[in-house]
Amino acid sequence: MAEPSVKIDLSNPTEVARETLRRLAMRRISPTPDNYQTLYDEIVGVPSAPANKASAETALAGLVSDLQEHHPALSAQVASLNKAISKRDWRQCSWQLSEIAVQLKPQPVRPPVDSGDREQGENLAQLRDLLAKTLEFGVASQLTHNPHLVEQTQQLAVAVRESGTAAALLKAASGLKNLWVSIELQASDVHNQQETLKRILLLLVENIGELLDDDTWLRGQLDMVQQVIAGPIKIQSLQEAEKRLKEVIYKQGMVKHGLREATATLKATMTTFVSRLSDVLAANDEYQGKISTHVERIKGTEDVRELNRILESLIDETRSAQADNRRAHDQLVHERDAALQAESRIQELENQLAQMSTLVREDPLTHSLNRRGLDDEFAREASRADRYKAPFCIAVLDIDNFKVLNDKRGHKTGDEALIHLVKIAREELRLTDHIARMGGEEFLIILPNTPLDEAAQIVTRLQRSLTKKYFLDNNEKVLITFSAGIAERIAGESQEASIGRADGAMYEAKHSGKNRVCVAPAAPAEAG
Ligand SMILES: Nc1nc2c(ncn2[C@@H]2O[C@H](COP(=O)(O)OP(=O)(O)OP(=O)(O)O)[C@@H](O)[C@H]2O)c(=O)[nH]1
Repeated sequence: MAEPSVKIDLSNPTEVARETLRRLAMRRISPTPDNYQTLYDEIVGVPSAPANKASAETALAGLVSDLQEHHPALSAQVASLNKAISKRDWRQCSWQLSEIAVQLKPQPVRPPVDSGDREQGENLAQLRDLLAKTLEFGVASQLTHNPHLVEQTQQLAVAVRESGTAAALLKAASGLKNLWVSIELQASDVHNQQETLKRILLLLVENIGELLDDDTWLRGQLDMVQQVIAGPIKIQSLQEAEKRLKEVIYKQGMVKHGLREATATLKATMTTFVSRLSDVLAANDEYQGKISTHVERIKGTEDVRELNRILESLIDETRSAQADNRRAHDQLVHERDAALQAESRIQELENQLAQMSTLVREDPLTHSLNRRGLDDEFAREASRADRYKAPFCIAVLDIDNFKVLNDKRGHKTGDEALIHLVKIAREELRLTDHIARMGGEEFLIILPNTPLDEAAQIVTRLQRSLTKKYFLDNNEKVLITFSAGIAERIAGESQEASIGRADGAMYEAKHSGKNRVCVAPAAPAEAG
């Protein structure tokens, strides 16, 4: 019997299935899966079922041999699969395949199990813990000024600690990278802020310095702050500056207190002095008044007895005025002495204040000026010399063979030799000259109001003096010599240029045999 042809939509599996069942019934074929498959294939027009089945079985057999070769661990499951294929038990076959698929799926990273791997796993866990702690206690504590970064760091620490799988660890690593970028950005921000603050502070200090014309004691402190903030800021130099400033400020505080007291005493004394003076004058006025009255009385009487009485009263009043005057005079002398005493105390305290300012301008070893002190004095003397058109010289001194002395007798003796040189120089030079240590065994002398030839004589005299006033090292006489270069500052010439010329002359003295004084030729003044 011919089958009635039915039009079906081959793309619709339900219609194909219904048609398959209809044909099974029409042809009276037993509805086994194989028969169903054969008819189904026939309707949709795919190659004949046996060939198709054979190629699927071949493919499955290929899969089995692949699994046997590459996955010996799955041998039991593969054997079951093979058995199901040969029995054509497709249900069992499908179940075994899904089992094998699960086994083949990539497994999450778990702590390794054998002893070497276990040790490695423990190390990894320790490292993770260490990293998390570094983030929590090391990094976060450095970022307290930025709460957002602190939170980011703490979250990252938690993520690191909990990163049990490779994927979680990778995620934490990328978080770490982001954190570093944020920290770096913020560090450059902080650096910019610091630089700006430093510039503002420098301006402030400079400005205050300008306002303080004569307060040398405060200027000394400002100079120190300026020097510290001008260079790269190091914690040691900050601490050193802080320590020295505190010391100076403390001492100045004490002296200033004394100064205030002495000034108050002087004021009180002056007030008493003035009031005593006016008392004396008033008493004198009174006396004058009385005299005038007596004079009038003398003029108006011819009576000798009356005249006698007037004279006696005049003598009495003169005596009492004299006594008053003497008392007043004594009191005035007393007040004047007290005022003088207070004034000299003030002078003394002011000197102490000025000395303290030199503490921050002094070389601590030799107590000569340091670089800062030199700069101050040079500027002062240069402007004075320019104002008064006065000659002004500088001498650069460098001790000869100082290294030999150091090497032979030790650094401490070397230090004492430096102190000795400054001591002798102070004895030889005028009070108005200044000696500064430029560093190491090099010194500079400022000779105000001195022409070049006279400066050369003074320095030569100092050389001679050193040959007489020996330096004693353990009672052994040691001769210290130096080479010197002298330059006369040209009006308007900068400190650097003048010192440069003196330095050049000093090198000439060294190269021409040491222990001598050379004079720098004058150079044209610098523009500006
Ligand atoms: N004791 C002591 N030595 C210092 C100080 N500062 C620098 N020196 C030493 O001074 C020596 C200077 O040596 P050089 O520059 O070769 O000079 P020099 O030995 O005097 O040689 P000439 O200048 O050619 O005579 C070095 O050994 C420094 O270590 C200091 O404050 N105290």
